Amino acid sequence: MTLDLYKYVASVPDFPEKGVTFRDILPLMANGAAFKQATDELCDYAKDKQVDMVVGPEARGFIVGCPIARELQVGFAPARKKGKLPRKAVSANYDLEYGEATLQMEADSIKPGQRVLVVDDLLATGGTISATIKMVEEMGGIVVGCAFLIELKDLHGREKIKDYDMKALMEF
Ligand SMILES: O=P(O)(O)OC[C@H]1O[C@H](OP(=O)(O)OP(=O)(O)O)[C@H](O)[C@@H]1O
Ligand SMILES: Nc1ncnc2[nH]cnc12
Repeated sequence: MTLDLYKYVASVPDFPEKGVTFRDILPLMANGAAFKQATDELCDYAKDKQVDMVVGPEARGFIVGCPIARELQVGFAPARKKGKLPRKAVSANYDLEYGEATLQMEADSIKPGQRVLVVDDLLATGGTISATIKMVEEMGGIVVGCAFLIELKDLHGREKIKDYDMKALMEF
Protein backbone atom coordinates (compact mmCIF):
# COMPACT_ATOMS: atom_id res chain seq x y z
CA MET A 1 0.00 0.00 0.00
CA THR A 2 1.30 3.46 -0.88
CA LEU A 3 0.85 6.03 1.87
CA ASP A 4 0.06 9.70 1.33
CA LEU A 5 3.21 11.21 2.83
CA TYR A 6 1.74 14.74 2.84
CA LYS A 7 -0.70 13.77 5.52
CA TYR A 8 2.17 13.14 7.96
CA VAL A 9 3.79 16.53 7.51
CA ALA A 10 2.14 18.85 9.99
CA SER A 11 2.02 22.56 9.29
CA VAL A 12 2.85 24.42 12.50
CA PRO A 13 3.18 28.23 12.18
CA ASP A 14 6.10 28.26 14.54
CA PHE A 15 7.79 31.59 13.84
CA PRO A 16 4.92 33.94 12.93
CA GLU A 17 6.99 37.01 13.81
CA LYS A 18 9.40 36.05 11.00
CA GLY A 19 6.68 34.96 8.61
CA VAL A 20 7.98 31.42 8.57
CA THR A 21 5.83 28.33 8.37
CA PHE A 22 7.74 25.49 9.99
CA ARG A 23 7.46 22.18 8.14
CA ASP A 24 8.29 19.31 10.36
CA ILE A 25 9.18 15.72 9.45
CA LEU A 26 8.66 14.49 13.03
CA PRO A 27 5.14 13.15 12.39
CA LEU A 28 6.37 11.31 9.31
CA MET A 29 9.34 9.83 11.16
CA ALA A 30 7.06 8.75 13.98
CA ASN A 31 5.27 6.40 11.60
CA GLY A 32 7.50 3.46 10.68
CA ALA A 33 5.75 2.67 7.39
CA ALA A 34 5.75 6.32 6.26
CA PHE A 35 9.41 6.82 7.19
CA LYS A 36 10.36 3.64 5.34
CA GLN A 37 8.35 4.66 2.28
CA ALA A 38 9.90 8.14 2.23
CA THR A 39 13.49 6.88 2.50
CA ASP A 40 12.77 4.06 0.00
CA GLU A 41 11.50 6.61 -2.52
CA LEU A 42 14.70 8.64 -2.18
CA CYS A 43 16.75 5.43 -2.57
CA ASP A 44 14.85 4.74 -5.80
CA TYR A 45 15.87 8.19 -7.01
CA ALA A 46 19.53 7.45 -6.17
CA LYS A 47 19.83 3.83 -7.15
CA ASP A 48 21.18 4.34 -10.70
CA LYS A 49 23.56 7.14 -9.76
CA GLN A 50 26.46 4.89 -8.65
CA VAL A 51 26.61 6.70 -5.33
CA ASP A 52 29.79 6.12 -3.27
CA MET A 53 28.90 8.25 -0.24
CA VAL A 54 25.86 9.95 1.27
CA VAL A 55 26.36 13.33 2.96
CA GLY A 56 23.78 15.02 5.19
CA PRO A 57 23.86 18.21 7.28
CA GLU A 58 23.29 18.21 11.04
CA ALA A 59 20.81 17.48 12.45
CA ARG A 60 17.82 16.48 10.39
CA GLY A 61 19.97 15.58 7.40
CA PHE A 62 21.46 12.79 9.54
CA ILE A 63 18.03 11.35 10.24
CA VAL A 64 17.11 11.13 6.57
CA GLY A 65 20.59 10.41 5.20
CA CYS A 66 21.62 7.45 7.35
CA PRO A 67 18.83 5.04 6.37
CA ILE A 68 19.47 5.91 2.71
CA ALA A 69 23.22 5.24 3.05
CA ARG A 70 22.48 1.92 4.74
CA GLU A 71 20.03 0.85 2.04
CA LEU A 72 22.46 1.86 -0.74
CA GLN A 73 25.22 0.06 1.22
CA VAL A 74 27.54 3.06 1.13
CA GLY A 75 29.07 5.24 3.81
CA PHE A 76 27.61 8.36 5.41
CA ALA A 77 29.68 11.51 6.04
CA PRO A 78 28.11 14.14 8.31
CA ALA A 79 28.28 17.90 7.72
CA ARG A 80 28.34 19.14 11.31
CA LYS A 81 27.57 22.44 12.92
CA LYS A 82 30.80 24.35 13.66
CA GLY A 83 33.01 23.29 16.56
CA LYS A 84 32.10 19.59 16.81
CA LEU A 85 34.92 18.02 14.81
CA PRO A 86 38.30 17.65 16.54
CA ARG A 87 40.20 16.61 13.40
CA LYS A 88 41.13 18.78 10.41
CA ALA A 89 37.95 20.09 8.83
CA VAL A 90 36.69 22.03 5.83
CA SER A 91 34.12 24.78 6.57
CA ALA A 92 31.39 26.71 4.79
CA ASN A 93 29.37 29.68 6.05
CA TYR A 94 25.77 30.13 4.98
CA ASP A 95 22.60 32.14 5.54
CA LEU A 96 19.51 30.40 6.84
CA GLU A 97 15.84 31.32 6.63
CA TYR A 98 16.21 32.42 10.23
CA GLY A 99 19.88 33.17 10.97
CA GLU A 100 23.33 32.26 9.79
CA ALA A 101 25.66 29.38 10.57
CA THR A 102 28.78 27.43 9.65
CA LEU A 103 28.97 23.77 8.69
CA GLN A 104 32.10 21.62 8.80
CA MET A 105 33.15 18.23 7.47
CA GLU A 106 36.21 16.17 8.30
CA ALA A 107 38.69 17.16 5.61
CA ASP A 108 39.24 13.57 4.42
CA SER A 109 35.64 12.38 4.70
CA ILE A 110 35.15 12.50 0.93
CA LYS A 111 37.87 11.15 -1.37
CA PRO A 112 38.58 12.87 -4.72
CA GLY A 113 36.33 11.43 -7.43
CA GLN A 114 33.74 9.92 -5.07
CA ARG A 115 30.15 10.21 -6.25
CA VAL A 116 28.12 11.87 -3.54
CA LEU A 117 24.39 12.03 -2.83
CA VAL A 118 23.58 15.03 -0.62
CA VAL A 119 20.48 14.49 1.54
CA ASP A 120 18.43 16.72 3.83
CA ASP A 121 14.94 16.75 5.26
CA LEU A 122 14.01 20.09 3.74
CA LEU A 123 15.06 22.58 1.07
CA ALA A 124 14.16 26.13 2.12
CA THR A 125 16.48 28.95 0.93
CA GLY A 126 19.08 26.42 -0.23
CA GLY A 127 21.82 27.87 2.00
CA THR A 128 22.44 24.66 3.93
CA ILE A 129 22.60 22.42 0.89
CA SER A 130 24.82 24.88 -1.02
CA ALA A 131 27.28 25.01 1.89
CA THR A 132 27.31 21.21 2.03
CA ILE A 133 27.90 20.92 -1.71
CA LYS A 134 30.73 23.48 -1.49
CA MET A 135 32.58 21.35 1.09
CA VAL A 136 32.06 18.12 -0.85
CA GLU A 137 33.46 19.74 -3.99
CA GLU A 138 36.36 21.31 -2.08
CA MET A 139 37.37 17.74 -1.16
CA GLY A 140 37.09 16.63 -4.80
CA GLY A 141 33.73 14.86 -4.54
CA ILE A 142 31.23 14.81 -7.42
CA VAL A 143 27.69 15.69 -6.36
CA VAL A 144 25.48 13.35 -8.39
CA GLY A 145 22.18 14.33 -6.76
CA CYS A 146 20.43 16.20 -3.97
CA ALA A 147 17.52 14.47 -2.23
CA PHE A 148 14.94 16.03 0.11
CA LEU A 149 11.69 15.05 1.69
CA ILE A 150 10.28 18.59 1.49
CA GLU A 151 10.81 21.59 -0.79
CA LEU A 152 9.45 25.01 0.26
CA LYS A 153 8.82 26.40 -3.23
CA ASP A 154 8.38 30.07 -2.23
CA LEU A 155 11.95 30.26 -0.92
CA HIS A 156 13.43 29.32 -4.32
CA GLY A 157 16.19 27.11 -2.90
CA ARG A 158 16.05 25.11 -6.13
CA GLU A 159 17.63 28.07 -7.98
CA LYS A 160 20.74 27.86 -5.79
CA ILE A 161 21.30 24.26 -6.85
CA LYS A 162 20.10 24.54 -10.44
CA ASP A 163 23.33 22.99 -11.74
CA TYR A 164 22.62 19.77 -9.83
CA ASP A 165 20.11 17.00 -10.22
CA MET A 166 17.58 17.09 -7.40
CA LYS A 167 14.52 15.33 -6.06
CA ALA A 168 12.01 16.43 -3.41
CA LEU A 169 9.19 14.09 -2.43
CA MET A 170 6.83 16.83 -1.26
CA GLU A 171 6.32 20.46 -2.27
CA PHE A 172 4.70 23.19 -0.19
O1 LIG B 1 17.46 25.60 2.75
P1 LIG B 1 17.81 26.30 4.04
O2 LIG B 1 17.23 27.69 4.12
O3 LIG B 1 19.26 26.28 4.31
O4 LIG B 1 17.07 25.54 5.22
C1 LIG B 1 17.00 24.14 5.31
C2 LIG B 1 17.74 23.63 6.51
O5 LIG B 1 17.16 24.17 7.70
C3 LIG B 1 16.93 23.10 8.62
O6 LIG B 1 18.01 22.85 9.43
P2 LIG B 1 18.38 23.73 10.70
O7 LIG B 1 19.48 24.66 10.30
O8 LIG B 1 17.15 24.34 11.25
O9 LIG B 1 19.04 22.70 11.68
P3 LIG B 1 18.51 21.34 12.36
O10 LIG B 1 18.48 20.29 11.30
O11 LIG B 1 19.60 21.11 13.36
O12 LIG B 1 17.16 21.59 12.96
C4 LIG B 1 16.66 21.92 7.73
O13 LIG B 1 16.87 20.69 8.40
C5 LIG B 1 17.63 22.13 6.60
O14 LIG B 1 18.92 21.60 6.90
N1 LIG C 1 10.35 26.69 7.20
C1 LIG C 1 11.11 25.73 7.72
N2 LIG C 1 10.55 24.65 8.30
C2 LIG C 1 11.34 23.69 8.81
N3 LIG C 1 12.65 23.71 8.81
C3 LIG C 1 13.24 24.77 8.25
N4 LIG C 1 14.53 25.09 8.09
C4 LIG C 1 14.61 26.26 7.45
N5 LIG C 1 13.39 26.73 7.19
C5 LIG C 1 12.52 25.82 7.68
